[in-house]
Amino acid sequence: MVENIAATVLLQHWFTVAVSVLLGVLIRLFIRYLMILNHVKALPSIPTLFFGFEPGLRTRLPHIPWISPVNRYTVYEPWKKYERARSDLIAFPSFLSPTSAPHLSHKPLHMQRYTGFDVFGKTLLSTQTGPEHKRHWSVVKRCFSDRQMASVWDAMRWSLDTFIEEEVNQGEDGVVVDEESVLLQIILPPVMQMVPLHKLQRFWRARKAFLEHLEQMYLDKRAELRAEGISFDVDKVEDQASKDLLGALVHSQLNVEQEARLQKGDEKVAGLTKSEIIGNMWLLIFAGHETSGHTLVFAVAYLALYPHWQESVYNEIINACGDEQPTYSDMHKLPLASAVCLETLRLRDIVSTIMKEAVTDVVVPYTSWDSKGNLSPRTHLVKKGSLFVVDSSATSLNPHAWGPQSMEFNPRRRLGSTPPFTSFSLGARQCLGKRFAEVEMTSFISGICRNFKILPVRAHEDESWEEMKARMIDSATEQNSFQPGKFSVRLQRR
Ligand code: HEM
Repeated sequence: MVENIAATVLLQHWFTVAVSVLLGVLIRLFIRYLMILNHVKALPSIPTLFFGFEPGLRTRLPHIPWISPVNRYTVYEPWKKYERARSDLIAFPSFLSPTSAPHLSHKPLHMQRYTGFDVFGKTLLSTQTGPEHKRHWSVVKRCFSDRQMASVWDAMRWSLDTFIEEEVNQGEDGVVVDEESVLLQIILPPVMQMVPLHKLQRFWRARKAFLEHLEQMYLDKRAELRAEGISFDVDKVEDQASKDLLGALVHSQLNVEQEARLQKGDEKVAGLTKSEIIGNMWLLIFAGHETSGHTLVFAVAYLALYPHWQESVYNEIINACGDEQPTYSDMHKLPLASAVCLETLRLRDIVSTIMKEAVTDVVVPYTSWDSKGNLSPRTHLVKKGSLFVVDSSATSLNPHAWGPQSMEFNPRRRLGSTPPFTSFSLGARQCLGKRFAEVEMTSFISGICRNFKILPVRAHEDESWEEMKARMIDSATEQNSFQPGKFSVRLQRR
């Protein structure tokens, strides 16, 4: 009865309630903004409005330059704002140095960029650094053992060959239209099912179908491991070789008794629950797919625009492998092919920003400079509990670390010693799939350069090289991650 009355009153005054909630949210954001302003006042940095809004909502909204200039800054000219501010605070490579990284290892987990990954179950990415992260990490890292890397190379090579057969040979004159189009983007929170819009309901159905598919993959793999007589006793898991990424995850399934102990907070329990396994399956598919895929699209664009680097990579392959196709065992002889991928990532950072929370007070170094370019080394005290963004896109372009030619595509710079590289993050929470990404990307680049010349396709006859570069490289947008624009290339068999 009381509930009924409350519900009726709420219904009658829904407009007042909605406006009050909205006002409350706006006031909270405003207070937060004032606090951020207060925190950074005296510092030569640019405070952004709505800190919490930044990594979550902004990337999903249309970019309107006169309201939110952030897209222009992060995507087109990541270094520009630091140049203007004459300070590289949050874009200084040593920010995540071995001395400061341990203190900056916590994650602001309330952010949508982390919680958004938990649609199918808890994932490694969204665990807080500490025992829970350690439990997930020790299972997921088994997916990346060295012996699996040869199959990663071969799988990528198979993918490339199939792609050439299906797309290029059937296409007109070797033209690959719209390099990027096949990437999946179905990450949306469950709340979308409530929205009565046809398009969003399709997203919900896709998510549901995908979950069913993941569950079936999980069950099939479990049955396969059982048929092979593999034990599911988590204490023996270390002794048994994992067959593949999925096998390594499924193998770590806890039994009922262990899961009950885990639920009661027993930190000694190793292994993952079924929902965590499915969550991490999704994480590996997403984290491993879009990141490397988009980097390769940019790498193809750079190679098409700078043919002399293609020739250098080709010569490296011929010197290392002769008439044979490059294999995983040749990878160490192909440093330039790997460097093409890393240099691409430096210039077109895919994750772009890394969110951190200080575990304790920590002093971080940075540099400021005057109008004549005279540098002053500085430090900034990050207070315990502060949230902040490491601007990875700008960090990798910082001329004070990477030299005056930091904006140029020059893979050879990656062959010497370089400043700390933040594109895979650094420290305890750095990318677990880094080696995986390097292997699959080098397999692709060496495979394609060995067999083809990559030629740019002009949009119209009079298009200049600069216009082409702007279209292929600078037309990227910020979506779930940094996403290349649409362009075509012609593959000419060598
Ligand atoms: C070019 C390719 C890639 C880039 C640039 C990249 C970048 C990153 C970055 C910056 C993080 C830290 C995110 C944060 O703390 O907010 C991360 C975490 C992670 N990445 Fe990658 N990644 C790539 C490829 C991959 C691949 C291929 C996999 C797996 C197949 C993978 C699996 C992971 C996992 C599991 C984490 C979470 C690690 C943890 O929280 O302890 N990544 N990656």
